[in-house]
Amino acid sequence: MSRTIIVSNRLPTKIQRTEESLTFQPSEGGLATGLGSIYRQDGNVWVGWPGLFVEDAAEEEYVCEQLSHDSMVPVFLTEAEIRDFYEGFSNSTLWPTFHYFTQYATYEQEHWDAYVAVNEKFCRAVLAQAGPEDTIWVHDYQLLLLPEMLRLERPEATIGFFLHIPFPSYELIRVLPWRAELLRGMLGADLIGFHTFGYMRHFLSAVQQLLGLSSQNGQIDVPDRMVLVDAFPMGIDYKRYVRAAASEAAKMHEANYREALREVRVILSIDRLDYSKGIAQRLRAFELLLQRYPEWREQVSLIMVVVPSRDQVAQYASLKEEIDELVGRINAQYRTITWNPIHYFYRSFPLEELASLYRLAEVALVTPMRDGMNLVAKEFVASKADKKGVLILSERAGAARELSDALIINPTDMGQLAEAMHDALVMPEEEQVQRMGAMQALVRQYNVFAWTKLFMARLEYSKMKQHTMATEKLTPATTAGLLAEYHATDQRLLLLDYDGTLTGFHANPQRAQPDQELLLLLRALTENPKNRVIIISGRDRTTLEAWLGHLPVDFIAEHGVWLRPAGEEWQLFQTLNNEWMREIRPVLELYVARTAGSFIEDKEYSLVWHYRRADAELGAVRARDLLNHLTFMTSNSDLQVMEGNKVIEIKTAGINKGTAASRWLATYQPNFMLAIGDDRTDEDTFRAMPPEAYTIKVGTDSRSLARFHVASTTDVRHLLRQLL
Ligand SMILES: O=P(O)(O)OC[C@H]1O[C@H](O[C@H]2O[C@H](CO)[C@@H](O)[C@H](O)[C@H]2O)[C@H](O)[C@@H](O)[C@@H]1O
Ligand SMILES: O=c1ccn([C@@H]2O[C@H](COP(=O)(O)OP(=O)(O)O)[C@@H](O)[C@H]2O)c(=O)[nH]1
Ligand SMILES: [Mg+2]
Repeated sequence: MSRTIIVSNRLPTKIQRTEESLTFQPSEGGLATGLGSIYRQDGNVWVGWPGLFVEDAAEEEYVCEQLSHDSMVPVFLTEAEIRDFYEGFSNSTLWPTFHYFTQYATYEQEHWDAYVAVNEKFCRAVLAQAGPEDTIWVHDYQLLLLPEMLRLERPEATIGFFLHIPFPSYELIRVLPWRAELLRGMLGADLIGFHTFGYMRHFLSAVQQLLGLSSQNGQIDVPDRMVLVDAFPMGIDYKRYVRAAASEAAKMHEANYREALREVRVILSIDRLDYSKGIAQRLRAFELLLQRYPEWREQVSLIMVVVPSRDQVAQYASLKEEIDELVGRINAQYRTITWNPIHYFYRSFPLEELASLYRLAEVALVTPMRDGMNLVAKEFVASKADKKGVLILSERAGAARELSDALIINPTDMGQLAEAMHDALVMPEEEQVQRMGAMQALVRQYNVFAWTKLFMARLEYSKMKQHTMATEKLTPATTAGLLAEYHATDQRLLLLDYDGTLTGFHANPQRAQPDQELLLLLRALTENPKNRVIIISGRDRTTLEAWLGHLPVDFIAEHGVWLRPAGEEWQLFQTLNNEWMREIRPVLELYVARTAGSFIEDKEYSLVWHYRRADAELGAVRARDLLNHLTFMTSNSDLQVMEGNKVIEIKTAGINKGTAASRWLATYQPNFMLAIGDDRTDEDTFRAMPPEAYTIKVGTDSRSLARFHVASTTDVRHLLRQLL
């Protein structure tokens, strides 16, 4: 049976050493709490670090044994690895960069080396667990290199990757010294998931700009595979939080706290101690609330749970001091004998106590500067059985994309935050219920089980898609079958692309005229009255006509814009305009000026920027820039921007080789169909063909919607000669 191997830096269980024994406790942090509910199903296992430095082989064995009862496999890390890989590269380079705190980021070669080595260690641990049928699901920024490492060992494996933190703008990624390696590492997966569409968009843009790989519908073609990229907002185990909040234990704790707090109203905040969480700013905003609205003094308290985290990293240690000081100062300034403005806890709480705090609080303050998702926000929503309570949520938490009924704030705007707290405290119950109800419906439906199911379904789809893109080599046996059908039929349609299919490429496209051999071949094919030969090309009609117009072939020119059945006049596929060229042409001219050797090809209804003759590297860089530029310019228009072989083409959307080919299929109703082509635009033709058609992709990259592939134009000509 196939299982899922979950891999993350931290296991959902954290082992701690006390004087006499080892204690096993649940880990904090969204990844562990979120996935903790699902991994035990179906013989799955979770591979990760147990948070403990083992002392000897006997202890190691004991830990393995204990964890195995709960389907976990530990990866033991040394103190040096934790320093350089975990506190170093993961949490002093990647974490600050991905959370837009580049000023905190360090770039140390030793940290990078450790990061590579630990990813390799994880790779070995996973390979020891995973059978060929198993699905491997890698999690988070500590393991960005792992998908590619696994892919090299197991080219056929099913590998998913999910990033739990934000993926920042290209402008931040480009600052990282090892950026290309990191992106390539991720691209080893078959599916790459993010919490939000925004993160996904940033990733696609970084891959485009740093690796030169473009995407279509979230699909990236890497040299031997297709990788799917998508957004999957993570959910929580909804029922678990409903149950915890309804438990007797939670009610009892709540009653105790309430007694101690008397009538005071409660605002709650819960996070790991992290500069990305905006904890200091939140304290200052609470202070501002007390200044602006003195009537809340002695009426409202902030209960603030801060869970110790990564305290060996300098920035975390200094933040701890800042928070201690701020709390001390605000409490000293405002407290009375009977009232404490801030109840500050620096430790973690078990689930039932968290649940009682969620019950107790009227307002939850979730105000990170940046947060991949933030599950605390969702847990608060799930815990409010009576739907009373208000969530204040930062616009920069992934959760804000979904929880739009929260009071959404900008966490750096202290005034807005103080006002939001005030608004929350005076919000009519009816409005609270209405907002909370809407959010609950969403959190209930898109829970962590739905999230896993969706991710797995997309991963399966990605694999399926890769298989449909796998073509068979055209062997002598299949050729024999093709020839037999050819001879048995009398209404044959041969759709032949020109460049890259019938003729090779030239630095100057006007030099790719047909040679004598090709002209004779096409002539011979058209002499058979059972054949209809269509040249289906992206070229302009004038060139095609000049080169091949004397033959009785049909033409589809400019990727379907112009059509000419043999012996007839040219006709437009549909009425078109080319007004848009006035705006787009200057953009192309700018790129010609900046890229020596590139030039513009003018067609009647499309414009093409060619860079085959430019310096290869410069050409690739400019092409990426131009593509971005044009994509931006053509949004909200009916233009499409297409990438071909060293060309970028702009034309009206909805017309392509496929729509034109369909017209021929409908008109001639052939009983034998052959379509041959070499680039992306020919995929439209292949897609339009019925399954029985012979579709052949030309070139070294064999991935295509076509059924078969051949290596070169020589093979194409050889095949066509066999038809004679
Ligand atoms: O393992 P630690 O270094 O102790 O850190 C705890 C975890 O923090 C991060 O959690 C993230 O995942 C959540 C769920 O997807 C998301 O809601 C939150 O916004 C993220 O910050 C981190 O990504 C994990 O790898 C850590 O284990
Ligand atoms: O004392 C605590 C405080 C928090 N949490 C959990 O830690 C997770 C924090 O996840 P979140 O996504 O909010 O942020 P992260 O820490 O992952 O960045 C939530 O599930 C909390 O319930 C916990 O187990 N014990
Ligand atoms: Mg071609």
